[in-house]
Amino acid sequence: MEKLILDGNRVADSIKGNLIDRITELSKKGIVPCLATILVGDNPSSKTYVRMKGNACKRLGMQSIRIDLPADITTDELISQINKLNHDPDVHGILLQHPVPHHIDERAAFDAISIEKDVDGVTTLGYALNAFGAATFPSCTPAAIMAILEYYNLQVEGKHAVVIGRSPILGKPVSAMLLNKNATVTTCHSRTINLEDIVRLGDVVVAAVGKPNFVRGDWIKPGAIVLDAGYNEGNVGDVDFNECLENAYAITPVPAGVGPVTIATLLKHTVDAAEKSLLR
Ligand SMILES: NC(=O)C1=CN([C@@H]2O[C@H](COP(=O)(O)OP(=O)(O)OC[C@H]3O[C@@H](n4cnc5c(N)ncnc54)[C@H](OP(=O)(O)O)[C@@H]3O)[C@@H](O)[C@H]2O)C=CC1
Ligand SMILES: Nc1nc(=O)c2c([nH]1)NC[C@@H]1CN(c3ccc(C(=O)N[C@@H](CCC(=O)O)C(=O)O)cc3)C=[N+]21
Repeated sequence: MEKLILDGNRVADSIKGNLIDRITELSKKGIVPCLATILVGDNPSSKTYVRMKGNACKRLGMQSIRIDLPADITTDELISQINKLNHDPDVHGILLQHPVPHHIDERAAFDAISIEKDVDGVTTLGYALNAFGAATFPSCTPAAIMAILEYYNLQVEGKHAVVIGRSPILGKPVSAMLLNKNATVTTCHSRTINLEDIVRLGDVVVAAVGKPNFVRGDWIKPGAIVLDAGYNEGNVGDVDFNECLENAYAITPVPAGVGPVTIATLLKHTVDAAEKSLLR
């Protein structure tokens, strides 16, 4: 059977290509879509992601503001920074880079982001709306996974989707989105018993674990679609690509899989937010 290596850069280019005219139209009205990214502390890989997001904005003629905060900032201080951005009419989207240092209440900080500017889909309200299939801005990585499926016309209806991971910005929302597309969804996590046997039932497998090469080749049902959201030290995914390629029908690589589509989705949401700001 012909194999499909799902090319995230192609999907990302098609999403970004659709933004160019919209950004030009906005600029005629004096608006430059602007994403503010907040980084707490100086985790080197977080710095890299934040830089990539800023560069991606620049390339499309969008604005980005980067806010670097010291690792010892309090939750209240972080929230007051977020509030400033909530009230800044020139900022259309706010991204608080996850994870934040342990002493900070990440949920409270996420929830301080106003729903209109929650382009990363991290607030409790955004999550709930997404679960009902009614979110303006679903979380970017889950939305990216769905965009890849859509771009390649891969149907999930009626299929068994196995998601590994249940984090609030990745595993749980992607499970909800697959369910909303009429997949039968099993969500696995660190307490799951017989994880491998469950993955073997998956017609669609989403890996969102945060462990390099966690998913092994003999866990993959022949003909399955494998989506690797993992992004670990040294550009390594959560799926052992070479092993899983054997049984999979379609599979995303790392790099050039889910990652670039996540960034393109974030930019799209920021442009959406800028357009919506005109209507208020
Ligand atoms: N490409 C992209 O745009 C993005 C990539 N990522 C990447 O995706 C991965 C996951 O990220 P994120 O969801 O934020 O990570 P978290 O650490 O928040 O969540 C990891 C999840 O995996 C589960 N898990 C951990 N170990 C095991 C195990 N041995 N067996 C089964 N389940 C396990 C955890 O279970 P439990 O809940 O029980 O602890 C948890 O639900 C990372 O590699 C991250 O870098 C993340 C965001 C965006
Ligand atoms: N609030 C929040 N939202 C996030 O979306 C979020 C986050 N926190 N914390 C960290 C993770 C990680 N993440 C990535 C995004 C793009 C690539 C990406 O584009 N990767 C390129 C590689 C680029 C390179 O390294 O050269 C690729 O896979 O091809 C990777 C990882 C978003 N995250």
